[in-house]
Amino acid sequence: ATCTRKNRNDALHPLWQSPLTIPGGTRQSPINIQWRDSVYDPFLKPLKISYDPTTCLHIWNNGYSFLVEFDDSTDRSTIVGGPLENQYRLKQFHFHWGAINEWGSEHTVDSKFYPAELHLVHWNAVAYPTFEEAVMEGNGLAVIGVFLKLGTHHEGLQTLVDALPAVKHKDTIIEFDVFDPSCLIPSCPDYWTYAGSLTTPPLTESVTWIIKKKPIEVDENQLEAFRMLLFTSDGEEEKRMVDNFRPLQPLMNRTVRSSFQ
Ligand SMILES: Cc1cc(C)[n+](CCc2c[nH]cn2)c(C)c1
Ligand SMILES: [Zn+2]
Repeated sequence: ATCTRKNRNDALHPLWQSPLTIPGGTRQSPINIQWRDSVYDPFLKPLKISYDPTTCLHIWNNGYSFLVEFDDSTDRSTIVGGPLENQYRLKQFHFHWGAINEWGSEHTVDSKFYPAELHLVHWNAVAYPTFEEAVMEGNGLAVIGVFLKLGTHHEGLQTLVDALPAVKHKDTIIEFDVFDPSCLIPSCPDYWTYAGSLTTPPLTESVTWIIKKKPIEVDENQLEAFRMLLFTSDGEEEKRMVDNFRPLQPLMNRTVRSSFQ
């Protein structure tokens, strides 16, 4: 039988020494998106994405993923519309992926895993003065999730992949000063949305999730490039950075809405 996530000791997974669900958590992430249970909401607006590629700052390996961080001191890179009441500022994006192509995404669709998932993290700079404060508020963050599937080479992703050897070890950082992450977002406007949480500590229930229905295609070499990163610092015993995703969490009293019929 194919090894699925639930057969692995997720609870013992090195990344998850912290509790897998927070006490009293009623809107934890990730979840399985059951397509037929999602509810079309005609009042959902199209998501408006306006990124300025010159707000890109650096790439760094923080020991659980590699993050591309942006200058969020002004409203130069923002999203608005969709399920959102306010405009949200882009702070960073990162990925989650598996050791093999059978799993790696955080969310699943009809219990299907993708080999990787992109998260573009935005914060509500209209309502809150800092990202750190927004992280603690129910409407503080908006994360766009994009599934990666194995297929053709992705030109836009390659510029990122080419930089990864320079951030192989935990706590390494390189300047990365022009990149437009909208090249990683499918042009199809369809998405699901639900109220959830961060999927790593502090696991705060502050995220409006916007999960794109269509995946982007990347090739095997590009996925392998993610897997050659390390959780460990230079000089430590090497641990490959793989399986950096959280196990699925209970849906509880939530409805997943779709922007499409
Ligand atoms: C303060 C803070 C800490 C962390 C690990 N994150 C990332 C958590 C995360 C990654 N993917 C989904 N949630 C955020 C967004 C904010
Ligand atoms: Zn993430």
